[in-house]
Amino acid sequence: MTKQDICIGIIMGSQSDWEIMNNAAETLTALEIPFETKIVSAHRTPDRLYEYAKGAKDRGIKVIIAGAGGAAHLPGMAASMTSLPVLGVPIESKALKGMDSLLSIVQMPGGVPVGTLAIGKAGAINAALLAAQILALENETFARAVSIWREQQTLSVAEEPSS
Ligand SMILES: Nc1c(C(=O)O)ncn1[C@@H]1O[C@H](COP(=O)(O)O)[C@@H](O)[C@H]1O
Repeated sequence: MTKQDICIGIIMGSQSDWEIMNNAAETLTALEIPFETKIVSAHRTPDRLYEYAKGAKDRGIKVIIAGAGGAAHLPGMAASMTSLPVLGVPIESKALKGMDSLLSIVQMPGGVPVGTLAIGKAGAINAALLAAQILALENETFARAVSIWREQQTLSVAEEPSS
């Protein structure tokens, strides 16, 4: 994968988010859509976030997936500094089970949207699929990959429960 090929940026507030955000990475790998992963925190590495969000579009990134937990300001702050679509994944927190993360990400003020997914693993997978679907609007290879993924999902669902 060359640097120019990378079109999705997966960022997360901490190494501890990787266990969940890895599901977004695995989904994009399955779809053969090039991506990059970075630890970027609005709180702990504000300069890194500024550089990342300001430079992402020029580097060819088309969608940013941002996972964060607790006071999850990362997706919103990233969205405030770029016109790229930002998809937020609330990471389940210990104290409040991710409700804090969800509300921090979903309750953006009007004018700075963040597309907010479900808490945890399903949210990370869906963020990757949604990012793929956005790219698929203008990329037939990705459109085919998404369509095959859906077909395989359908085929994997048994008609009857096994005992
Ligand atoms: N929400 C944020 C931000 C941010 O929004 O900038 N930076 C780190 N964090 C979150 O803090 C949680 C605990 O992090 P640690 O496990 O490193 O203590 C993580 O879920 C991370 O996303």
